[in-house]
Amino acid sequence: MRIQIEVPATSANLGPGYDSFGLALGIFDTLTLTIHDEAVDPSTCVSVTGESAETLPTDRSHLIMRVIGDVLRAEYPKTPTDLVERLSLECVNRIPHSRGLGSSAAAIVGAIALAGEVGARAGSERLSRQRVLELVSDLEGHPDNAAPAVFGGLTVALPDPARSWQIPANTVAEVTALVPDVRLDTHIARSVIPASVDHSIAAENSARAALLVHGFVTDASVLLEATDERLHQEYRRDAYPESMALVDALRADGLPAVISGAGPTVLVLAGSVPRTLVPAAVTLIHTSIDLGGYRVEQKN
Ligand SMILES: Nc1ncnc2c1ncn2[C@@H]1O[C@H](COP(=O)(O)OP(=O)(O)O)[C@@H](O)[C@H]1O
Ligand SMILES: N[C@@H](CCOP(=O)(O)O)C(=O)O
Repeated sequence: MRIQIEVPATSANLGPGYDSFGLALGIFDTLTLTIHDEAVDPSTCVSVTGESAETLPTDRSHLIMRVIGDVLRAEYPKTPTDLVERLSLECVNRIPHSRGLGSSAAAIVGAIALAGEVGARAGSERLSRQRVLELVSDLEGHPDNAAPAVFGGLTVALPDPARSWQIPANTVAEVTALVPDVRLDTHIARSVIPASVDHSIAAENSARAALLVHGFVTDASVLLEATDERLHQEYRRDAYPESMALVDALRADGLPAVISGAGPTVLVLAGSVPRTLVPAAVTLIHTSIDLGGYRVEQKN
């Protein structure tokens, strides 16, 4: 039996929505899980094409395989013990890694959703999308990338317990991701965020977060002002100086540009960006907002 899942890339924060806002993008990883009748070779049970194909493991230490096993054991304790040994996984990776486009959240969302499908086909209840969100944010610690990968669209999320709400992105259909050729580990980017900020910064950020919602729902003309934030990007400037220079240049040109997630990708809330403002080593990806979150397809 084969189960295929597509999971979207996501852009978290969107300026003032640090650890809470997220947007699902039209860039998808495809994961195909096969349940065999016999045990498969554990050293080659995963195949990867695309992003990081040369470096990711092909055995059960692969992130997605690991999470599938953990979720099956925790959520479906009656699963036959040999089932994990009979699984193989094909990954087609299109989401860039460690660029601020939610690749790790997508991988974990995909793994949990696949485990839910395996459980459902074995006669148990399928994991609800809400349960998938809770499990991902237990693993990631913040649900901002997980919520749009699970539900699609523009989301605002709260942790403990993880909950999220979809906000209609009426005014923005297309966005542009400017992806540098350097990577930044999310854990490193989080380590430079201070433990506390001045009250005036927090108050201004609340206003801009509310304005961002107004910008997406009703009036795109406020998006430039709404995305002018001081809660996280400035603290991380030294971690992604070229990206901040690009954000500054695009904003000076009137475009609502932010750092995507923990960076270093820059997200512009517009379908086109003048190539002359963008360094040659940066890849431009024009994409739409994904509205559905992960999607499951059963093969034979
Ligand atoms: N599809 C995937 N399969 C396996 N591991 C993945 C996958 N996507 C991401 N990862 C792991 O997560 C790391 C990137 O996570 P992170 O630094 O949080 O960046 P991102 O912003 O892309 O989520 C990768 O280096 C890899 O170890
Ligand atoms: N709110 C988080 C978002 C991390 O997103 P990622 O796509 O870079 O993993 C943060 O800013 O640290």
